[in-house]
Amino acid sequence: MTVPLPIPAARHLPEFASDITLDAQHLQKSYGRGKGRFQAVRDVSLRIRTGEVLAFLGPNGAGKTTTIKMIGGLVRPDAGQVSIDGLDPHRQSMALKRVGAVLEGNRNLYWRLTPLENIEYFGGLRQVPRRVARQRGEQLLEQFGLSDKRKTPVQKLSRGMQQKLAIAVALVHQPTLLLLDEPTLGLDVEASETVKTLVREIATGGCAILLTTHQLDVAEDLSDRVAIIRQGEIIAEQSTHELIRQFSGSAYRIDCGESIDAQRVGKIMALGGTVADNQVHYPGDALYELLDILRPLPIKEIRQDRADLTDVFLSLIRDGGDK
Ligand SMILES: Nc1ncnc2c1ncn2[C@@H]1O[C@H](COP(=O)(O)OP(=O)(O)OP(=O)(O)O)[C@@H](O)[C@H]1O
Repeated sequence: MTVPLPIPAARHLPEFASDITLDAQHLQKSYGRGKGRFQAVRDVSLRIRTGEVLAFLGPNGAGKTTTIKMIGGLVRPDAGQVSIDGLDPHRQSMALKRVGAVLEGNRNLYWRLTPLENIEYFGGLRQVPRRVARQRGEQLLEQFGLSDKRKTPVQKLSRGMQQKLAIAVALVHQPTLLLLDEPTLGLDVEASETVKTLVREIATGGCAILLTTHQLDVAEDLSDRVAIIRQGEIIAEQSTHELIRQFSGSAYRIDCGESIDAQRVGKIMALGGTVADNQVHYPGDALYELLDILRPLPIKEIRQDRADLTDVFLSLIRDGGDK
Protein backbone atom coordinates (compact mmCIF):
# COMPACT_ATOMS: atom_id res chain seq x y z
CA MET A 1 0.00 0.00 0.00
CA THR A 2 1.28 3.47 -0.82
CA VAL A 3 1.10 5.97 2.01
CA PRO A 4 1.29 9.60 0.85
CA LEU A 5 4.60 11.18 1.81
CA PRO A 6 4.63 13.88 4.47
CA ILE A 7 6.02 16.41 2.04
CA PRO A 8 4.57 19.89 1.65
CA ALA A 9 2.71 20.22 -1.62
CA ALA A 10 2.36 23.45 -3.56
CA ARG A 11 -0.52 24.53 -1.33
CA HIS A 12 1.98 25.08 1.52
CA LEU A 13 3.85 27.70 -0.46
CA PRO A 14 3.13 31.39 0.04
CA GLU A 15 0.39 32.70 -2.19
CA PHE A 16 2.72 34.91 -4.23
CA ALA A 17 4.94 31.98 -5.18
CA SER A 18 4.58 30.54 -8.64
CA ASP A 19 4.96 26.86 -9.31
CA ILE A 20 8.69 27.34 -9.96
CA THR A 21 10.52 25.84 -6.97
CA LEU A 22 14.08 26.32 -8.21
CA ASP A 23 15.14 29.19 -10.39
CA ALA A 24 18.92 29.35 -10.94
CA GLN A 25 20.07 31.97 -13.42
CA HIS A 26 23.43 32.42 -15.15
CA LEU A 27 25.55 30.73 -12.52
CA GLN A 28 29.31 31.00 -12.87
CA LYS A 29 32.11 29.57 -10.76
CA SER A 30 35.91 29.48 -11.15
CA TYR A 31 38.40 27.67 -8.95
CA GLY A 32 42.01 28.73 -8.32
CA ARG A 33 43.80 31.99 -9.02
CA GLY A 34 45.99 33.57 -11.66
CA LYS A 35 47.26 31.13 -14.28
CA GLY A 36 45.77 28.21 -12.37
CA ARG A 37 42.30 29.71 -12.54
CA PHE A 38 39.76 27.31 -14.02
CA GLN A 39 36.18 28.12 -14.95
CA ALA A 40 34.22 25.07 -13.81
CA VAL A 41 30.78 26.59 -14.46
CA ARG A 42 30.56 29.19 -17.24
CA ASP A 43 26.85 29.83 -17.57
CA VAL A 44 24.18 27.60 -16.11
CA SER A 45 20.50 28.41 -15.78
CA LEU A 46 18.04 25.82 -14.49
CA ARG A 47 14.40 25.93 -13.50
CA ILE A 48 12.43 23.16 -11.82
CA ARG A 49 8.71 23.29 -11.23
CA THR A 50 6.90 21.89 -8.24
CA GLY A 51 6.56 18.13 -8.63
CA GLU A 52 8.99 17.96 -11.54
CA VAL A 53 12.08 15.74 -11.87
CA LEU A 54 14.93 17.36 -13.80
CA ALA A 55 17.81 15.08 -14.79
CA PHE A 56 21.00 17.11 -14.83
CA LEU A 57 23.45 15.16 -16.98
CA GLY A 58 26.98 15.65 -18.20
CA PRO A 59 30.33 13.92 -18.57
CA ASN A 60 32.86 13.78 -15.72
CA GLY A 61 34.13 17.21 -14.80
CA ALA A 62 31.39 19.08 -16.69
CA GLY A 63 30.40 21.11 -13.64
CA LYS A 64 27.39 19.25 -12.21
CA THR A 65 28.57 18.98 -8.60
CA THR A 66 29.75 22.59 -8.57
CA THR A 67 26.33 23.70 -9.85
CA ILE A 68 24.45 21.58 -7.31
CA LYS A 69 26.60 22.93 -4.50
CA MET A 70 25.83 26.48 -5.63
CA ILE A 71 22.13 25.64 -5.65
CA GLY A 72 22.35 24.00 -2.23
CA GLY A 73 24.14 27.01 -0.71
CA LEU A 74 27.44 25.10 -0.22
CA VAL A 75 29.52 26.96 -2.81
CA ARG A 76 29.10 30.68 -3.45
CA PRO A 77 28.70 31.55 -7.16
CA ASP A 78 31.02 34.17 -8.70
CA ALA A 79 27.99 35.44 -10.62
CA GLY A 80 24.34 34.54 -11.09
CA GLN A 81 21.40 34.01 -8.74
CA VAL A 82 19.73 31.06 -7.06
CA SER A 83 16.14 31.27 -5.90
CA ILE A 84 14.35 28.48 -4.01
CA ASP A 85 10.68 29.28 -3.47
CA GLY A 86 11.70 32.91 -3.99
CA LEU A 87 14.49 32.77 -1.36
CA ASP A 88 18.23 33.10 -2.01
CA PRO A 89 20.20 30.34 -0.20
CA HIS A 90 23.31 32.55 -0.15
CA ARG A 91 21.56 35.45 1.58
CA GLN A 92 18.49 34.02 3.31
CA SER A 93 19.13 31.01 5.55
CA MET A 94 15.39 30.19 5.42
CA ALA A 95 16.03 29.02 1.85
CA LEU A 96 18.17 26.16 3.16
CA LYS A 97 15.17 24.78 5.04
CA ARG A 98 13.54 24.23 1.66
CA VAL A 99 16.38 22.00 0.44
CA GLY A 100 17.01 18.33 1.10
CA ALA A 101 20.13 16.72 -0.33
CA VAL A 102 21.58 13.26 -0.79
CA LEU A 103 24.87 14.13 -2.42
CA GLU A 104 27.22 11.42 -1.23
CA GLY A 105 25.23 8.25 -1.37
CA ASN A 106 24.57 6.86 2.10
CA ARG A 107 27.46 8.71 3.72
CA ASN A 108 25.18 11.24 5.38
CA LEU A 109 24.09 8.58 7.89
CA TYR A 110 25.36 7.68 11.34
CA TRP A 111 26.16 4.00 11.06
CA ARG A 112 25.79 3.10 14.73
CA LEU A 113 22.40 4.75 15.06
CA THR A 114 19.15 3.13 13.99
CA PRO A 115 17.10 4.50 11.07
CA LEU A 116 14.66 6.25 13.41
CA GLU A 117 17.49 7.74 15.49
CA ASN A 118 19.13 9.03 12.29
CA ILE A 119 15.91 10.69 11.19
CA GLU A 120 15.40 12.24 14.64
CA TYR A 121 19.00 13.44 14.79
CA PHE A 122 19.00 15.06 11.36
CA GLY A 123 15.52 16.46 12.02
CA GLY A 124 17.01 18.16 15.12
CA LEU A 125 19.76 19.72 13.00
CA ARG A 126 17.02 21.15 10.80
CA GLN A 127 15.07 22.52 13.80
CA VAL A 128 12.32 19.92 13.55
CA PRO A 129 10.96 19.27 17.08
CA ARG A 130 11.87 15.77 18.27
CA ARG A 131 8.28 14.59 18.58
CA VAL A 132 7.47 15.79 15.05
CA ALA A 133 10.68 14.23 13.65
CA ARG A 134 9.79 10.91 15.28
CA GLN A 135 6.26 11.01 13.86
CA ARG A 136 7.52 11.88 10.36
CA GLY A 137 10.29 9.30 10.73
CA GLU A 138 7.73 6.55 11.42
CA GLN A 139 5.73 7.66 8.38
CA LEU A 140 8.80 7.82 6.12
CA LEU A 141 10.06 4.41 7.27
CA GLU A 142 6.63 2.96 6.55
CA GLN A 143 6.56 4.61 3.13
CA PHE A 144 10.08 3.43 2.34
CA GLY A 145 9.44 -0.16 3.48
CA LEU A 146 11.88 0.13 6.39
CA SER A 147 9.53 -0.10 9.36
CA ASP A 148 10.78 -3.52 10.42
CA LYS A 149 14.36 -2.18 10.42
CA ARG A 150 13.62 0.89 12.48
CA LYS A 151 15.69 -0.41 15.42
CA THR A 152 18.52 -2.03 13.43
CA PRO A 153 21.83 -0.11 13.37
CA VAL A 154 22.42 1.37 9.92
CA GLN A 155 25.66 -0.58 9.48
CA LYS A 156 23.61 -3.79 9.46
CA LEU A 157 21.27 -2.64 6.68
CA SER A 158 21.79 -3.57 3.03
CA ARG A 159 23.11 -0.90 0.68
CA GLY A 160 19.68 -0.46 -0.90
CA MET A 161 18.11 0.04 2.55
CA GLN A 162 20.82 2.55 3.47
CA GLN A 163 20.19 4.45 0.26
CA LYS A 164 16.44 4.58 0.94
CA LEU A 165 17.14 5.75 4.48
CA ALA A 166 19.51 8.46 3.21
CA ILE A 167 16.63 9.80 1.10
CA ALA A 168 14.18 9.54 4.02
CA VAL A 169 16.60 11.49 6.23
CA ALA A 170 16.80 14.23 3.58
CA LEU A 171 13.01 14.57 3.70
CA VAL A 172 12.48 14.92 7.46
CA HIS A 173 12.21 18.72 7.35
CA GLN A 174 9.81 18.54 4.38
CA PRO A 175 11.94 20.24 1.75
CA THR A 176 10.38 21.55 -1.45
CA LEU A 177 13.58 20.89 -3.45
CA LEU A 178 15.41 17.57 -3.27
CA LEU A 179 18.96 17.29 -4.68
CA LEU A 180 19.73 13.68 -5.51
CA ASP A 181 23.14 12.53 -6.70
CA GLU A 182 23.34 8.97 -8.11
CA PRO A 183 20.43 7.59 -6.06
CA THR A 184 20.64 4.10 -7.58
CA LEU A 185 24.41 3.66 -7.89
CA GLY A 186 25.54 0.20 -6.78
CA LEU A 187 22.01 -1.07 -6.15
CA ASP A 188 20.68 -4.33 -7.58
CA VAL A 189 17.82 -4.27 -10.06
CA GLU A 190 15.08 -4.67 -7.47
CA ALA A 191 16.46 -2.09 -5.02
CA SER A 192 17.02 0.27 -7.92
CA GLU A 193 13.38 -0.10 -9.04
CA THR A 194 12.18 0.55 -5.47
CA VAL A 195 14.26 3.73 -5.19
CA LYS A 196 13.01 4.90 -8.59
CA THR A 197 9.41 4.36 -7.51
CA LEU A 198 10.06 6.32 -4.31
CA VAL A 199 11.63 9.20 -6.20
CA ARG A 200 8.56 9.43 -8.44
CA GLU A 201 6.29 9.35 -5.39
CA ILE A 202 8.30 12.13 -3.75
CA ALA A 203 7.85 14.26 -6.87
CA THR A 204 4.15 13.44 -7.03
CA GLY A 205 3.94 14.55 -3.39
CA GLY A 206 4.94 18.06 -4.54
CA CYS A 207 8.73 18.12 -4.28
CA ALA A 208 10.90 19.43 -7.13
CA ILE A 209 13.80 17.05 -7.75
CA LEU A 210 17.20 17.75 -9.24
CA LEU A 211 18.68 14.39 -10.18
CA THR A 212 22.26 13.83 -11.29
CA THR A 213 23.35 10.45 -12.52
CA HIS A 214 25.58 8.78 -15.05
CA GLN A 215 22.99 5.98 -15.29
CA LEU A 216 21.13 7.30 -18.30
CA ASP A 217 18.45 4.60 -18.23
CA VAL A 218 17.55 5.75 -14.71
CA ALA A 219 17.46 9.37 -15.87
CA GLU A 220 15.24 8.38 -18.79
CA ASP A 221 12.82 6.48 -16.54
CA LEU A 222 12.62 9.16 -13.86
CA SER A 223 12.88 12.57 -15.42
CA ASP A 224 10.28 14.90 -16.83
CA ARG A 225 12.98 17.10 -18.29
CA VAL A 226 16.67 16.80 -19.05
CA ALA A 227 19.42 19.43 -18.91
CA ILE A 228 22.80 18.48 -20.34
CA ILE A 229 25.94 20.31 -19.28
CA ARG A 230 29.26 20.22 -21.11
CA GLN A 231 32.36 22.18 -20.12
CA GLY A 232 30.38 24.33 -17.71
CA GLU A 233 27.58 25.27 -20.10
CA ILE A 234 24.10 23.91 -20.71
CA ILE A 235 23.97 22.56 -24.26
CA ALA A 236 20.42 21.14 -24.20
CA GLU A 237 17.39 21.49 -21.99
CA GLN A 238 14.07 19.98 -22.89
CA SER A 239 11.31 17.58 -21.96
CA THR A 240 12.81 14.08 -21.85
CA HIS A 241 10.09 12.69 -24.08
CA GLU A 242 10.49 15.44 -26.67
CA LEU A 243 14.29 15.21 -26.70
CA ILE A 244 14.18 11.47 -27.33
CA ARG A 245 11.48 11.93 -29.99
CA GLN A 246 13.65 14.45 -31.82
CA PHE A 247 16.57 12.05 -31.90
CA SER A 248 14.47 9.04 -32.85
CA GLY A 249 14.21 8.07 -36.48
CA SER A 250 10.88 7.72 -38.26
CA ALA A 251 11.93 4.53 -40.05
CA TYR A 252 10.18 1.17 -39.54
CA ARG A 253 11.67 -2.30 -39.37
CA ILE A 254 9.34 -5.11 -40.33
CA ASP A 255 10.30 -8.68 -39.61
CA CYS A 256 8.59 -11.14 -41.98
CA GLY A 257 8.24 -14.75 -41.00
CA GLU A 258 9.27 -16.05 -44.47
CA SER A 259 11.40 -14.96 -47.41
CA ILE A 260 10.08 -12.10 -49.53
CA ASP A 261 9.75 -12.88 -53.25
CA ALA A 262 11.49 -10.82 -55.95
CA GLN A 263 8.26 -9.19 -57.17
CA ARG A 264 7.47 -7.86 -53.70
CA VAL A 265 11.08 -6.79 -53.15
CA GLY A 266 10.83 -4.71 -56.36
CA LYS A 267 7.64 -2.99 -55.15
CA ILE A 268 9.15 -2.33 -51.71
CA MET A 269 12.23 -0.76 -53.30
CA ALA A 270 10.03 1.38 -55.54
CA LEU A 271 8.38 2.66 -52.34
CA GLY A 272 11.82 3.55 -50.90
CA GLY A 273 12.39 0.52 -48.67
CA THR A 274 15.15 -2.08 -48.58
CA VAL A 275 15.00 -5.81 -47.85
CA ALA A 276 17.60 -8.07 -46.19
CA ASP A 277 17.20 -11.41 -44.41
CA ASN A 278 13.37 -11.33 -44.42
CA GLN A 279 13.54 -7.87 -42.86
CA VAL A 280 12.19 -4.72 -44.45
CA HIS A 281 13.68 -1.35 -43.54
CA TYR A 282 11.34 1.44 -44.54
CA PRO A 283 12.06 5.13 -43.85
CA GLY A 284 8.85 6.53 -45.41
CA ASP A 285 5.34 7.46 -44.29
CA ALA A 286 3.26 5.02 -46.39
CA LEU A 287 3.34 2.17 -43.90
CA TYR A 288 -0.09 0.81 -44.89
CA GLU A 289 0.92 0.74 -48.56
CA LEU A 290 3.95 -1.29 -47.58
CA LEU A 291 1.81 -3.67 -45.52
CA ASP A 292 -0.48 -4.14 -48.55
CA ILE A 293 2.55 -5.19 -50.59
CA LEU A 294 3.54 -7.71 -47.92
CA ARG A 295 0.03 -9.15 -47.51
CA PRO A 296 -0.53 -12.12 -46.88
CA LEU A 297 3.01 -12.90 -45.68
CA PRO A 298 3.22 -13.48 -41.94
CA ILE A 299 4.57 -10.49 -39.99
CA LYS A 300 6.46 -11.27 -36.81
CA GLU A 301 7.23 -7.74 -35.65
CA ILE A 302 6.95 -4.07 -36.63
CA ARG A 303 9.31 -1.69 -34.83
CA GLN A 304 9.87 2.01 -35.15
CA ASP A 305 13.47 3.13 -34.74
CA ARG A 306 13.66 4.82 -31.35
CA ALA A 307 16.61 6.56 -29.74
CA ASP A 308 17.21 6.30 -26.01
CA LEU A 309 18.70 8.88 -23.70
CA THR A 310 22.16 7.33 -24.15
CA ASP A 311 21.98 7.95 -27.93
CA VAL A 312 20.82 11.52 -27.32
CA PHE A 313 23.48 12.18 -24.68
CA LEU A 314 26.37 10.81 -26.74
CA SER A 315 25.24 12.67 -29.82
CA LEU A 316 24.93 15.98 -27.98
CA ILE A 317 28.18 15.59 -26.08
CA ARG A 318 30.08 14.76 -29.28
CA ASP A 319 28.44 17.40 -31.46
CA GLY A 320 28.23 20.04 -28.75
CA GLY A 321 24.47 20.43 -29.05
CA ASP A 322 24.40 21.45 -32.69
CA LYS A 323 21.42 19.26 -33.50
N1 LIG B 1 37.26 22.57 -5.01
C1 LIG B 1 37.74 22.57 -6.26
N2 LIG B 1 38.93 23.16 -6.53
C2 LIG B 1 39.43 23.17 -7.77
N3 LIG B 1 38.82 22.64 -8.85
C3 LIG B 1 37.64 22.05 -8.64
C4 LIG B 1 37.04 21.97 -7.34
N4 LIG B 1 35.86 21.31 -7.45
C5 LIG B 1 35.74 20.99 -8.75
N5 LIG B 1 36.79 21.42 -9.46
C6 LIG B 1 36.99 21.27 -10.91
O1 LIG B 1 35.86 21.81 -11.57
C7 LIG B 1 35.47 21.01 -12.69
C8 LIG B 1 34.02 20.59 -12.52
O2 LIG B 1 33.96 19.68 -11.42
P1 LIG B 1 32.57 19.08 -10.91
O3 LIG B 1 32.88 18.24 -9.73
O4 LIG B 1 31.62 20.20 -10.74
O5 LIG B 1 32.16 18.19 -12.15
P2 LIG B 1 31.05 17.04 -12.27
O6 LIG B 1 30.28 17.33 -13.51
O7 LIG B 1 30.29 16.92 -11.01
O8 LIG B 1 31.95 15.75 -12.49
P3 LIG B 1 31.68 14.20 -12.09
O9 LIG B 1 30.62 13.68 -13.00
O10 LIG B 1 33.03 13.59 -12.38
O11 LIG B 1 31.32 14.15 -10.63
C9 LIG B 1 36.46 19.86 -12.73
O12 LIG B 1 37.46 20.16 -13.66
C10 LIG B 1 37.03 19.81 -11.33
O13 LIG B 1 38.37 19.34 -11.33
